[in-house]
Amino acid sequence: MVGTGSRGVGRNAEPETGVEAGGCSGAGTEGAGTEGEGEVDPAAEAVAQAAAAGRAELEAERDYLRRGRAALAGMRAEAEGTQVAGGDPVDDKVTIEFLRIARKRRIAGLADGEGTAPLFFARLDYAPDARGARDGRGGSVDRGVSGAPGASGAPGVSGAPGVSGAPGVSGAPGVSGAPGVSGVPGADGSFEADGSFEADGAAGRRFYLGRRHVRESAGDDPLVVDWRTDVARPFYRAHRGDPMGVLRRRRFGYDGPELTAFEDEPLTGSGSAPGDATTGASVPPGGAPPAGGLAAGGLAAGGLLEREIERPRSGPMRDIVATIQPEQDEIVRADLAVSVCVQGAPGTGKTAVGLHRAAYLLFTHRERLARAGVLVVGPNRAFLGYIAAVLPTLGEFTVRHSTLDELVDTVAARGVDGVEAATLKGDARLATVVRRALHDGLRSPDGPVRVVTSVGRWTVGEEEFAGLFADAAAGLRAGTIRYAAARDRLATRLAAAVRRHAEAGGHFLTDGALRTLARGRAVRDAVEAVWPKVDAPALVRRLLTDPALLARAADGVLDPAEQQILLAAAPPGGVRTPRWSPADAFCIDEARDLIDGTPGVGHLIVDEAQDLSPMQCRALARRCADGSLTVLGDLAQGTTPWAATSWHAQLAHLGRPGAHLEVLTRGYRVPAQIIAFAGRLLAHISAELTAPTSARTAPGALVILAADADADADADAADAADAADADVRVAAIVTDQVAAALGRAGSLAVVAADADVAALAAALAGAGLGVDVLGADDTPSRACLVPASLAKGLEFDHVIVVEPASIVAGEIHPRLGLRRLYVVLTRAVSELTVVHARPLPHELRDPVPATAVAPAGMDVPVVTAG
Ligand SMILES: Nc1ncnc2c1ncn2[C@@H]1O[C@H](COP(=O)(O)OP(=O)(O)OP(=O)(O)O)[C@@H](O)[C@H]1O
Repeated sequence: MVGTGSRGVGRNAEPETGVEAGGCSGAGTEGAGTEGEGEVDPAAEAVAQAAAAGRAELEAERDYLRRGRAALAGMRAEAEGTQVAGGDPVDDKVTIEFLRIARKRRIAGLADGEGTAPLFFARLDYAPDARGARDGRGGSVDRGVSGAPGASGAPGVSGAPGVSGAPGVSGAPGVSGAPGVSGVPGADGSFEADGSFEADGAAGRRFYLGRRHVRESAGDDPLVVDWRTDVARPFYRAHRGDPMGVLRRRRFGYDGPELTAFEDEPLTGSGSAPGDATTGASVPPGGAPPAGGLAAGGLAAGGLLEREIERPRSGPMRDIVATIQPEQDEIVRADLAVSVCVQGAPGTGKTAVGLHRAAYLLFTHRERLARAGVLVVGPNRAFLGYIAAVLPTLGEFTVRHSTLDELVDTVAARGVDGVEAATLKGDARLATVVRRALHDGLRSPDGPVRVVTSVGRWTVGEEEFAGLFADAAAGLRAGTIRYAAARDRLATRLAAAVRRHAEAGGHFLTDGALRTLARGRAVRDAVEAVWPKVDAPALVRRLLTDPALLARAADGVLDPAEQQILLAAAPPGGVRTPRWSPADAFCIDEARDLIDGTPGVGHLIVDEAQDLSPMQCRALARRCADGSLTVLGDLAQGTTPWAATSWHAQLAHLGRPGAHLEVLTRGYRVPAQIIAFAGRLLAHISAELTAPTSARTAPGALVILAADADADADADAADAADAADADVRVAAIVTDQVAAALGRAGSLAVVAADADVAALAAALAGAGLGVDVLGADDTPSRACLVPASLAKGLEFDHVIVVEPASIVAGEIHPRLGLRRLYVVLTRAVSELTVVHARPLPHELRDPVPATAVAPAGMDVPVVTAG
């Protein structure tokens, strides 16, 4: 359901209790919703009492926070006090270095995120009679665990910072009458040694949830439990239909390091939970309801989700542990063995979900993944810089982040291909061509092999050698052995054949002698003649420059015209220094894998996966051959010429045709007003997709400024002087808008067609405005000028989009241009201003009923400036 114009407060289906610093919500409080009114005591005295009780409870929570912080400081001091005892400085060098890094990370993981990452963000009060929670997910991502706390295979915490033993939450702040205080019958559950939780033991207990476990002394119950433990699961999943054994869910609000509010959501009964100090709707800090509202309802009750999303950004992405939504949690907690593909509209949290999934998997399978590794792959360094802080904030420092090109960066790719050649080189058929080119170098033996040893001369006949060769070649063709390994094995088998002949003559060769023989000149030469050593770049270069080899390798796979395209796109430069293109690098990677194999990771998360070519997909697939994948993307945001049009095909290229597909359409970043506007493009770029909705409305979030009252005139018909004049007017408006936005809190991006960036940068610099031009290797700063080609995956509080028509025209195909525009228009969290002199693309001007998602009556304001 999409709401229209309602306030966020009091719009949730369940009545809540909320308290903020200096006050308490309740009946009669401004902003209270109507739904809870029937249960609210109207008497002023009762309200006053409730307020006092709420304040007292808030104070108790603050005490608990202070205690937690002190405990964390103690854990940090303990970690800092640990030392590494070495023995032999040479023998132990690697171990000592490893332990030092681990110690450093442990200390970093215990940093107090005061002001940015509160010690705890929620509290769960389990019902005294909780008998293990049913998992209310009802979804279809197979986790391999029951979902109930304490289920076999439930996550453990071994290796989690500072967890040494067994928790339980005695010593929770004293809220008289509140459930979960020690002494409540049934509160005898405990964490297992591995950190898993006995479901039934949660009964009657209270848990504070944070980014890591916090305990006072080794062996103590934790004051705060990690959000990834099973006992925390109901925080994200429970609802009235399935409270999962939880009586009440409490969320905390912070203003910097200060705990300023809490909101209670009873999950059982018809009203507030026992022990609630007050009843009524929540009130956000500051007392006033937010400007917008929760448009479609949400787990995070009251305004906390909204406030969290709208909290001004300084640049980097933040974690979302405090507000992960049920549909997101489904994916985050999917079992390690499950490969998941998430098709998600802009701002639905795909990237956030992928990163939290990495943290969750590391927590639940720490030992295994510490060995195998977790890899996050993103489109460029700017994007990786933007997301870099999320996992460390969650206490995870070991996840490698890489761009796709860096992964295959064994040759410097400095060349460029035309679109046609790049598309062809990225085609999956190239894998067949490369493989055939490699096999093309094999030659059946055409004579015997003669070997001289210290105990005599021996001959392996042609037929015997051919048999060994045929065996090796069959293994290669079947894909059971790599080219280089098969070559080594052939040499070993040839040497073994020599030994057999020697033994038949009464001589014996030791294993060492056998190895020497396999490396000896005679065997090496014989093997080289039939199974030549191959270097991957040299093979690909020959393939692209030798028409005869290409014709043999591509016979029946590529037609002659396609072969010509490849020959014309051979890397320029000398034999030793060819100028490889990025697409060449993936062909080389393919060849390298056939020759030597590719080391893989335990779990791979790939973002913006819709943009990958089949050859790029294959490069990723071989990096997690024995692991699992989380594939994130949006077909509507595909901007490469080879962008995927179906996940089915893309997943097959990624080696996971059976991956589970999850579709997210509920957006968090972009307010409904903006997503409705951008959504007009959807029918023209990916009509098969469901139109996105938004969790938030923000009246006034979208403003369109036409630089010319005559903006609808055909700009192409205008003479050059007029066009230049229009550019000047646009730049002037952008400059004004930037100056105004810089005065407001939060991050800012001016996004323009790549070709327009230089001129705009000059205009902004001329006006003395401090805006950085974002480069592909830069991390976005608080205020930057972003080329449209780099906007993907990023977000800013305020976005100024300049000249949509130019952004569309900047791509090689109108559909790709519209997709680029769709990406650009969906980067704003709070405000989007579109500035144009050229006519807006007609796809954007014409509302498309089939995809328009604007709540009824919502108009796009068009303001004429200048
Ligand atoms: N549950 C949530 N709680 C708070 N913020 C959230 C939540 N889910 C998503 N967000 C926020 O919404 C924004 C968009 O998230 P994210 O970048 O992960 O979306 P996306 O689907 O990858 O978007 P795009 O495809 O446009 O790049 C981020 O600021 C993220 O922190």
